[in-house]
Amino acid sequence: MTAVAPHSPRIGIIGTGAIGGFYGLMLARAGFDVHFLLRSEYAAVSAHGLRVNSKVHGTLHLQPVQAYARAADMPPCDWLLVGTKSTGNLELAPTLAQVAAPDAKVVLLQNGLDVEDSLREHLPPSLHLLGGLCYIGVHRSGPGVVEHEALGRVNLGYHSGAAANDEGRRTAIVEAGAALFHQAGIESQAMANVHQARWHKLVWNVPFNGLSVLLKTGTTAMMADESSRELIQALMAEVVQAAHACGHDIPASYAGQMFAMTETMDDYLPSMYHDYMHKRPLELAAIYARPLSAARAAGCELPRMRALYQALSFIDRHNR
Ligand SMILES: NC(=O)C1=CN([C@@H]2O[C@H](COP(=O)(O)OP(=O)(O)OC[C@H]3O[C@@H](n4cnc5c(N)ncnc54)[C@H](OP(=O)(O)O)[C@@H]3O)[C@@H](O)[C@H]2O)C=CC1
Ligand SMILES: CC(C)(CO)C(=O)C(=O)O
Repeated sequence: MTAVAPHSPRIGIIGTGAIGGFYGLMLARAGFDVHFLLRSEYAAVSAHGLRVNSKVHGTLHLQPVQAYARAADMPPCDWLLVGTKSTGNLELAPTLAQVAAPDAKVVLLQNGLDVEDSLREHLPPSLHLLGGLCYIGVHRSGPGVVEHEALGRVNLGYHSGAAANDEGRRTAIVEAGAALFHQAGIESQAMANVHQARWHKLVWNVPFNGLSVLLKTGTTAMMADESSRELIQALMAEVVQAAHACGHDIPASYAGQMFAMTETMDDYLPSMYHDYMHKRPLELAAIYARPLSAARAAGCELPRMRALYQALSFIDRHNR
């Protein structure tokens, strides 16, 4: 592990699950001063550290971990990487405000449309809020243990805050964020429009996250069956149509690229499948309800996606 440079920004991981644990461990190994907020796994991680079993990087272990059970005990952090589920965003603002250093940047490493919006109104206006889109396959296999299946890229875009009207400053902040990830050996690109980027990511998450729960299977079985292939393609086409209706240009070839990419992937169970299996709330508002209502407001109905959402809502309500 590299020594912490004197001018190095301090990083706080808010929610150390699969995403928070993976990126936090990679940043700590690269020499950054990383502080981890945990909930149910605090005792295990304090005692045994964090482990990532990666099909890309091998077995990685971070011990000791600067772990906290309470935000009030954390030092002020310059970057706050949020790895909680979007289902808890409404309650998260006080925690973020408590841990943020002056001029802090908060990055929501979450899936879904406009997950930043419900947080924004409860955060101090000066705080910079960024969206972080993670193209990665990770899940927790035990307390403090993360399985990394594939990929790793994080794309960043400025959402709101003190630099909202200063393009140069916005760009500098997003590029500084991407540079942190680069230093940890992780691909990262700055995105000019975070709303558009979130629509892009939904092209994959809308079909695969929900269908993994409904069909109780991973990508390989879904891609091997004619009827699920057809349904996946139809759902992808609906997301592209909705994005266009909402004013975001997704190239006609994009859905085909996502479909082809999935054919080359090893079998993969999306995070919604793991949530279902562990009886955790599903991220239905961010991945389904919000895009559906944005599309409807733009005059666009998405019948397959609405049916999938209705079925998932039933499953979610009966799963706890
Ligand atoms: N997993 C993946 O491959 C990908 C996930 N994403 C997105 O990333 C986000 C995170 O997903 P993922 O890492 O899989 O989820 P996990 O369930 O693995 O991690 C969430 C973590 O946040 C913790 N947490 C929640 N609320 C609090 C709180 N108030 N204080 C402290 N800790 C808290 C949870 O603790 P506890 O154990 O107590 O519940 C858990 O450790 C989601 O939006 C997901 O859609 C995006 C791309 C890929
Ligand atoms: C599909 C994948 C693995 C890559 O785009 C992903 O990012 C997700 O599960 O949300």
